Amino acid sequence: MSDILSQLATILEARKSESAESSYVASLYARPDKMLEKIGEEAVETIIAAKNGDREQIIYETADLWFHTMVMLAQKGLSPDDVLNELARRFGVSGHAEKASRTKTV
Ligand SMILES: N=c1c2ncn([C@@H]3O[C@H](COP(=O)(O)OP(=O)(O)OP(=O)(O)O)[C@@H](O)[C@H]3O)c2ncn1[C@@H]1O[C@H](COP(=O)(O)O)[C@@H](O)[C@H]1O
Repeated sequence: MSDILSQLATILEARKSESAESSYVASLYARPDKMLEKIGEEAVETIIAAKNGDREQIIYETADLWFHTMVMLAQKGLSPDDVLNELARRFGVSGHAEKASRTKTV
């Protein structure tokens, strides 16, 4: 898994024992419907950014979208590796996603 995703996943796990008042992530764990709404909201903002063709805005909104989907995965007891392994499986490679990317690099 990328170092950034791995480090963020560790922080998201740690936020499970924080209070909603002290942490944005903990506040989303405390309000699961709000957490899911944020994914929808960020997806729409990503689509609008892509429609507008603004490179910086696309990157910014996609980061928001990835972040909120990672919060949801953590809340469901899943990790980014679970998703990366699914993507790797679609390459026809079992095991870790990084193995798939090496295999595909020609
Ligand atoms: N990567 C992020 C991150 N990306 C986006 N956001 C927050 O996601 C929200 C994005 O929603 P919007 O753009 O709609 O902003 P908003 O209007 O404030 O949101 P709403 O009022 O609609 O809820 C903002 O509040 C951002 O601050 C993030 N908040 C936290 N992180 C990471 O999560 C870690 C833990 O955060 P805390 O739980 O706050 O300690 C941090 O160290 C960061 O690394």
